[in-house]
Amino acid sequence: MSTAIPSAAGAATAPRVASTAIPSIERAPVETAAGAAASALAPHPAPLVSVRDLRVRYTDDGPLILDGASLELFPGETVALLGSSGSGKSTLMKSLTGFAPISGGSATVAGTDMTRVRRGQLREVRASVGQVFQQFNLVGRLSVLTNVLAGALHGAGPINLVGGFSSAHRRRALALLDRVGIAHKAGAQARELSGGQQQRVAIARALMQSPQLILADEPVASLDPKMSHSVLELLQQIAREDGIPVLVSLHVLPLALQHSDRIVGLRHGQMVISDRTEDLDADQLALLYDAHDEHLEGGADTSGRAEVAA
Ligand SMILES: Nc1ncnc2c1ncn2[C@@H]1O[C@H](COP(=O)(O)OP(=O)(O)OP(=O)(O)O)[C@@H](O)[C@H]1O
Repeated sequence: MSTAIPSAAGAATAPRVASTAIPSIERAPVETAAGAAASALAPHPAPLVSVRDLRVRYTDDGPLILDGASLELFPGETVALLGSSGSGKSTLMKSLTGFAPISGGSATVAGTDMTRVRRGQLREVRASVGQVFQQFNLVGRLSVLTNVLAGALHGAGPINLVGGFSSAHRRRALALLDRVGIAHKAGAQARELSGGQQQRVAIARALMQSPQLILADEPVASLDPKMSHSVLELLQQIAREDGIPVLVSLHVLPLALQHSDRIVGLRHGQMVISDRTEDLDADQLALLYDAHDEHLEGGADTSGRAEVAA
């Protein structure tokens, strides 16, 4: 079993560039002498999210929940966030939207410095981040279409609310439902849908915000394996087609290996893995988990993890 940790904190690897990525004039890394001239001139995407040596504690005298995490998210890539329960995955995501207090280091999201963000800026950041959760967070008694339309309320002022949703909003919401494959359910109550369908509604709602970034916190933890694959495939497709980063926390290693371009791994609040998915092997990923961790055990829920960790 390999004991090498492929890439230490702060050494985030630049991903392959999506065709829709917004180029900047930053200098590309030079990999070979022969390619130096071409690389130096090639456009290189700027990270949408840049986190350096991030430290988070929820209370002044409480423990450090994140202790030196570093991460970059580039346009068009899907990054799987792995780590045991309590390693700080949700906290990292919350720190990107101002829901977890940053006590040290730096975090920039879409150009906003999250360590000194003002209230108005925070609203803008939250409006630009589409969020997807394990429990879908839909309003069950409302129609699927209305749930998607609710995405347009992010960042909307009172004037938008008074007038209700415009026909343009409705057309867009329907187009998004079509994109995620459930336009035929637009009029149904959200609670009538299966888990996989509800998660697609939640993704359409996130897209309604025209997000610059999608954070998906365990989006498939309540879904069966088939639905899990299909939802993660959809998220990866959105990242590529729309040229936005998707950060998705997962507990099942095979899903992460199959549906991400890059994997970052947290262990006890520290970023111990950050590398391209194709460069990682199961032994390296198993280092994220303690020997007694459920990820290394068999059983119905963990068989996939055991398969990878074996
Ligand atoms: N609001 C909070 N106040 C105090 N401690 C918190 C708060 N939220 C999370 N924590 C603590 O921070 C640690 C990391 O929690 P977090 O939810 O980020 O982990 P996680 O890796 O997402 O876990 P899981 O996989 O179980 O969702 C845990 O010890 C948790 O108890």
